[in-house]
Amino acid sequence: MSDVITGEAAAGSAGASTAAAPDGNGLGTTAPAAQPMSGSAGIAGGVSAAAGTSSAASELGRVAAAVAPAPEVVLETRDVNVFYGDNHALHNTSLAFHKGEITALIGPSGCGKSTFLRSLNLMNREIRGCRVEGEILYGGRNVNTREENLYELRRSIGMVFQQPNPFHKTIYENIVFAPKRHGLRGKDNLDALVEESLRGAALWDEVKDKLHQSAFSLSGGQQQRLCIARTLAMHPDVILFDEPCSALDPISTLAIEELMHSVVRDRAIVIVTHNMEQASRVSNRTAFFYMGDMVEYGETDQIFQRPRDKRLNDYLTGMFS
Ligand SMILES: Nc1ncnc2c1ncn2[C@@H]1O[C@H](COP(=O)(O)OP(=O)(O)OP(=O)(O)O)[C@@H](O)[C@H]1O
Repeated sequence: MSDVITGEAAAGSAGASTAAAPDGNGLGTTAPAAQPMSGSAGIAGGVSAAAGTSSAASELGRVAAAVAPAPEVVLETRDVNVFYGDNHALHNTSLAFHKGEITALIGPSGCGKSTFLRSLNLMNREIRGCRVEGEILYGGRNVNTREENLYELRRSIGMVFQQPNPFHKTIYENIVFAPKRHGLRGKDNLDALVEESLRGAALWDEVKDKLHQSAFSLSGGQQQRLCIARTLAMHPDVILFDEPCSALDPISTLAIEELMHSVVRDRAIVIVTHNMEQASRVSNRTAFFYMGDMVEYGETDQIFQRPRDKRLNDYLTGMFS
């Protein structure tokens, strides 16, 4: 479910989306399931566990790991509920997203993954009859208020959609469109941003000689990387990916996954995917949704290798899809 946002709905989304389109680990290894705000509890546990080890070196190593600073929380939700009219689609969801980490949202169709993802940059606001309750903390500040400047927010929390959606413009213009609207001027600055963004999206070498051709002259996978470059041009702190590879072939899919790893260092990434192999390949942490509930959350290895909840286990073993 990802095609509900069109036109101005995505305005300003870090330039990622239709952006007012002119046309057209380190922690929580012992954290229990459903305890999304992992952090100091895991650290305390690690230190006390280290006290009983015999080898001084390994003890030191454990203590060092245990006291390593927790990754910075960039974005966090507290008790988020989403309603479409009378349909209470998402229940009391609290999750934290960390700098330098990719979090995968998985679960059967209709369980609320995209609904939750869209709430993170208030994209659900664009859906008539949709109501989002609870706190969405960006940089520690609740942005789920009527006063929030959506245009600015979506510059910091960008979104990449299932279908590549470049503007009907040149490759170059796709990158600079939103930054220009945000005031960036000067050919040198714009040229530098185009190169930096396309390099960031691993597309520069393929398009550097045809920057002024239509974005639609690119393949589907290239278009998706262009959309990612467009997002990167706004230097977002968070990028939301809604099934970004479902329309792509396996090679383009791998290219996008590599790209995510290369750009996550300075930001948090959240990805909705139906592809369990992709989720286990690409993410540090995974949250499993079922019928509007966030049922289990943990490090991706634990979720896939040692699921605790029976519904998650059944889902992973193909009992339902
Ligand atoms: N635009 C909308 N208007 C009304 N109801 C919606 C809308 N989008 C989603 N819903 C409802 O919210 C619930 C969760 O849907 P959502 O698309 O978030 O699930 P999902 O897990 O992302 O599904 P899928 O994997 O099929 O994309 C469903 O009951 C769905 O019908």
